[in-house]
Amino acid sequence: MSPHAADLILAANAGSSSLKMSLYQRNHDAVSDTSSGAPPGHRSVTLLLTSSITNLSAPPASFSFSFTHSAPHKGADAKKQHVDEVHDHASACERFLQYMEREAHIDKSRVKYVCHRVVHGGDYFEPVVVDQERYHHIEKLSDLAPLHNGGALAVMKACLDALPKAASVAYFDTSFHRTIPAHIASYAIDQEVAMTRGLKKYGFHGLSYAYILGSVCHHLQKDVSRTNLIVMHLGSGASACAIRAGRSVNTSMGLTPVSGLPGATRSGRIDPSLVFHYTNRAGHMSHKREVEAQVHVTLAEDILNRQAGWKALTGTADFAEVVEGMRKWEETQTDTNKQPSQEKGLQDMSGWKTDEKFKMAFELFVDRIMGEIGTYYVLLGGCVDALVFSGGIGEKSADLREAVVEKVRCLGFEVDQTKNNGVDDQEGSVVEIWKSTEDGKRILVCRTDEQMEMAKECAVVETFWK
Ligand SMILES: Nc1ncnc2c1ncn2[C@@H]1O[C@H](COP(=O)(O)OP(=O)(O)O)[C@@H](O)[C@H]1O
Ligand SMILES: CC(=O)OP(=O)(O)O
Ligand SMILES: [Mg+2]
Repeated sequence: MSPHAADLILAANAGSSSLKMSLYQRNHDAVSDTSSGAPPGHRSVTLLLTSSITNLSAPPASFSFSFTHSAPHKGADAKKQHVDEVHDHASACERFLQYMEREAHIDKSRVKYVCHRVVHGGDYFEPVVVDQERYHHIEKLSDLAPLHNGGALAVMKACLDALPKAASVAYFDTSFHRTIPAHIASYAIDQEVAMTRGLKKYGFHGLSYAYILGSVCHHLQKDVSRTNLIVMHLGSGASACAIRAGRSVNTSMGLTPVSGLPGATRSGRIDPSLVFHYTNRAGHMSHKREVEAQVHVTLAEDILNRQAGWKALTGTADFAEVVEGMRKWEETQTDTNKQPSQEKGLQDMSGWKTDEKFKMAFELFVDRIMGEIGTYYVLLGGCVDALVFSGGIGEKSADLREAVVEKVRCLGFEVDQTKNNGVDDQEGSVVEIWKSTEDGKRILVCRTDEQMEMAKECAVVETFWK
């Protein structure tokens, strides 16, 4: 018998290219942060361990773990190591649990709840304790999130095996977007078919947007219900979201996470006819990877989810390498504002210097992000408290942020190069990189934390802890 009560919450975030896991202790006096004046989560849980296993989408991958006993944003005491035995979400989860017991000496029987980020929840809006029926509901939705739900289910299984006494709770990315008005969430198709088959815009990255909203409101010292934001979550999967009065009113992903902005291996929004011209086998089932054993996708979906994005444009799924290649290309140019020309591209892409492809991929991403910001700025009637950058790329790439802000200067935003380049030196979940002297609107970087978003919610459900 453990000397401690079961007081720990493990939170698992199965992204398309990563598995992030964090372990928290529930605070005895856990309270919701809504009116506490503290940053999100700080009143309800204390972080014990965190890990990030990256590059899962780019095999052969080099996996790295970082464990920290303090805030996840400070790399100082993070241990990085390459682990060959990790090859998918399930083995990444097993490695974390091994670390927790053998190296961090934390008794696994102390884990009472495992919170799982589930990207597609369909018509489930509230978090659910996973039983067989709910497990199958999530499984059925896997075809609508082919890079995600399967990974989350694999992690759920691994946790059920290793921690049989802990209950699994599913938190859905789609929940945050339930407030999107019908005329925005609907596609212009037969509505009977749409209703029967659930064909509408669901939107994703909702746990991240919920965390960002809480953090930014705390930073601005402004009530959620009076806050309007344009948020970009730019990672292996990238999306943008318009938030009016604390509620999602539009987002760029759709029925599945393939729509909207392009990503590491995803096409983003395309002309829906394109894929039938790309291959005449578009409707055939894809039987490519083992992970798809329970995920049934067509070749078309496989092409648009796995064979597109930066990976297809440049050969790497790592946006840091895209930025590096783009910089090298710029160094060889006398006019740095020069864009790779379409004429040249249409003539012969294979003749392009490699670095020119990186520049094109970078500019393509910036162009699509600019489109979302423009749309949302108008949707919000120009009443925007802040433009927020987040996700692996949004948090780490000063070049990307600068390029995007330059494109939306006409909306009154500006780049402060010193602040933009100094983000990594600043602590905290929100870093301000510009503030308008005219109307006070800001540009912020928010280090999102989907695990914290789930754990803090879990900690304050009274019935869970009786
Ligand atoms: N310094 C950097 N500059 C640009 N992109 C970066 C940098 N560091 C990480 N990234 C990119 O962030 C992405 C991962 O984002 P993240 O949000 O952590 O992943 P996921 O989408 O799997 O949750 C990867 O494409 C990675 O290349
Ligand atoms: C929804 C989505 O694309 O998530 P991620 O960026 O974590 O892959
Ligand atoms: Mg993610």
